[in-house]
Amino acid sequence: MATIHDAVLHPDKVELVTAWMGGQRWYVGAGRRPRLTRLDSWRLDDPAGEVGIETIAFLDESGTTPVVYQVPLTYRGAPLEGAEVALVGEMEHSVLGHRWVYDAPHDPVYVAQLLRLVRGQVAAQAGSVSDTVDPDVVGAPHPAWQDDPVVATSRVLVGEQSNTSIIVTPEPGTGAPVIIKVFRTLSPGENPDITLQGALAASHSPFVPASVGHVAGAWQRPDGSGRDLGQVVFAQEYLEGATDAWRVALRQAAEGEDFSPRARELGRVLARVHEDLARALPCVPADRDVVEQHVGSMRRRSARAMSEVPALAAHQAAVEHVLDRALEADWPALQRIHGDLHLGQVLDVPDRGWVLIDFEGEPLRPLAERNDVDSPLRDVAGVLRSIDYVVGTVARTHPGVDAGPWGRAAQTAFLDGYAEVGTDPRTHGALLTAHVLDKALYEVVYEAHHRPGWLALPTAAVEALVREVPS
Ligand SMILES: Nc1ncnc2c1ncn2[C@@H]1O[C@H](COP(=O)(O)OP(=O)(O)O)[C@@H](O)[C@H]1O
Ligand SMILES: O=P(O)(O)O[C@H]1O[C@H](CO)[C@@H](O[C@H]2O[C@H](CO)[C@@H](O)[C@H](O)[C@H]2O)[C@H](O)[C@H]1O
Repeated sequence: MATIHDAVLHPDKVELVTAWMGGQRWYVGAGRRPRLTRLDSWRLDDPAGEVGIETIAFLDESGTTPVVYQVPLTYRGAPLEGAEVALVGEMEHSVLGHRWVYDAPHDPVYVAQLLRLVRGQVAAQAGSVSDTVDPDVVGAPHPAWQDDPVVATSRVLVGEQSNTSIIVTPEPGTGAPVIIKVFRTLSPGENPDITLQGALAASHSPFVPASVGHVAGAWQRPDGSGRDLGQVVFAQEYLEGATDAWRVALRQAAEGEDFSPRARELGRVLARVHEDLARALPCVPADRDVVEQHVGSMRRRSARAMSEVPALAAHQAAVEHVLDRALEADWPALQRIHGDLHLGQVLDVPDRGWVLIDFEGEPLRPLAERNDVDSPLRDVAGVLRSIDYVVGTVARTHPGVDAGPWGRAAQTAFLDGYAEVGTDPRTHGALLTAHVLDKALYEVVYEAHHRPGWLALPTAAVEALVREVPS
């Protein structure tokens, strides 16, 4: 049972986390000093009674939009060997003495208890009251996952991640490896990654990792009007030995190896995933109101791209023309989709083929939009754009290699594969073009914010697309 001491801490937790958080990969305001308020917290018990485990929700008001972060910490009475990189800081606790505070995903005691929480084997405790269950923080095991893994070893995934993922190797006989994603920024409501992958896993789709379970969490609203409810942790099957399609395609493009068979296979996989999602989750017929709403949102995105990258304004009329054509086109029914599909979200798994991950939707879109139905052509456009990114990247890394023909063959094969299973996206030509353009405009904004060095790539695509559109 979690015993909470009435203690004085020096430095306190806000001071400690403020000094550390700005340097984390997942911190949205890179380069800024966070301005934090503690909103809420919950705890897990260490069965050995030695390590304090607390997950704190902090509000950061240092930027124009306030952001809520999830920060799981462990408190220890001695340093954790080998976890030096994960040390958040040290503090004096007026009752317990000197404490070493760690970024909890690196602490095996947190990982073991978190996985038990996901599987519904332990309860979460209130953050500020001793021996009291927090009724709003609940583990939700996925019904299709049979095992209760016991952690043998765990490690934190390193890389360009917006969340923190922990890879768990279970004790022999307790199931397959698992990857636990701890969401770093919290939003109230459903997380599309959990809903969509969970729905596909429930129908035993081989094209997504199986779901192990998730944690539903809660945190006080900044205005004090009660708690927001959301999903804070997602655990799924870890696919060992996987590489991603982006790396596969880059290598093949640079070496002039034909990617068409793999692109065709990806087209088939995407069409199957769309079919399964349409069966499992709601669909909406694309009537006039729905179409106007979607084209309206494309217009807003294009206005944003033009205001952020003024050089694009020269193409405003041509972009408008593409969107006008989309308004008059015949739209397929809307349904749940991946939402941010690119080759980096496609894993190449030994003996299994392509598997899609990260159904969270585009990070720049509000959660409500990402939880809504959309056109399956958005995912098709995502892959077409990603193949174009491969071509553009090879042009930079391998001067003299023209991967253009490689890219066009891969795009055609991908569409052919999709058409083998679903409706040929080319029968919705004007609409497909509008979605490809919409994606390229999104990329312009994304790159301007995150990777200015890549900006020329989607900008050139916007220019090429509007040039090709019939008047
Ligand atoms: N189920 C999985 N099996 C194997 N590797 C995975 C799995 N899920 C994610 N990964 C790896 O973790 C990386 C980040 O995952 P992702 O879901 O995109 O996280 P984020 O939302 O933080 O960007 C992926 O690019 C992939 O390399
Ligand atoms: O993977 P995320 O969900 O964080 O997606 C964001 O970042 C992607 C870059 O990592 C970005 O994708 C863009 O770059 C890719 C190459 O790195 C390329 O394959 C994609 O086609 C291109 O859109 C994605 O748009 C963004 O949401």
